[in-house]
Amino acid sequence: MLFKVEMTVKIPHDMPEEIAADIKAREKAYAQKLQAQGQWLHLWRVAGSYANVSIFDVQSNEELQEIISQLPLFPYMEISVAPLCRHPSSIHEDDR
Ligand SMILES: O=C(O)C[C@H]1C=CC(=O)O1
Repeated sequence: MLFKVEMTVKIPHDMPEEIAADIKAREKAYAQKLQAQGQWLHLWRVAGSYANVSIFDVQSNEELQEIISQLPLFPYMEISVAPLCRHPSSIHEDDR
């Protein structure tokens, strides 16, 4: 199942830098693990913002909830999720 996920990061300004750096480092490691495993299919920075647009490939809504809620930055992000399906005009035969 494919989902578009948009994440806008809102780390509190008063969070100590060393704590923020640790959270961001753990987030990066987790994001790269999920990419290597195939669940986090695409990760794009929204230019000019501290936000991303991502595509997740998971087996269920529950798996997506489990993945996203375990993101170290989860408490500090505004997140939107939209389900995706094949577009009838797509020229890409391998779209799902
Ligand atoms: O920077 C972000 O977009 C938030 C989050 C997503 C991956 C990561 O390393 O941090």
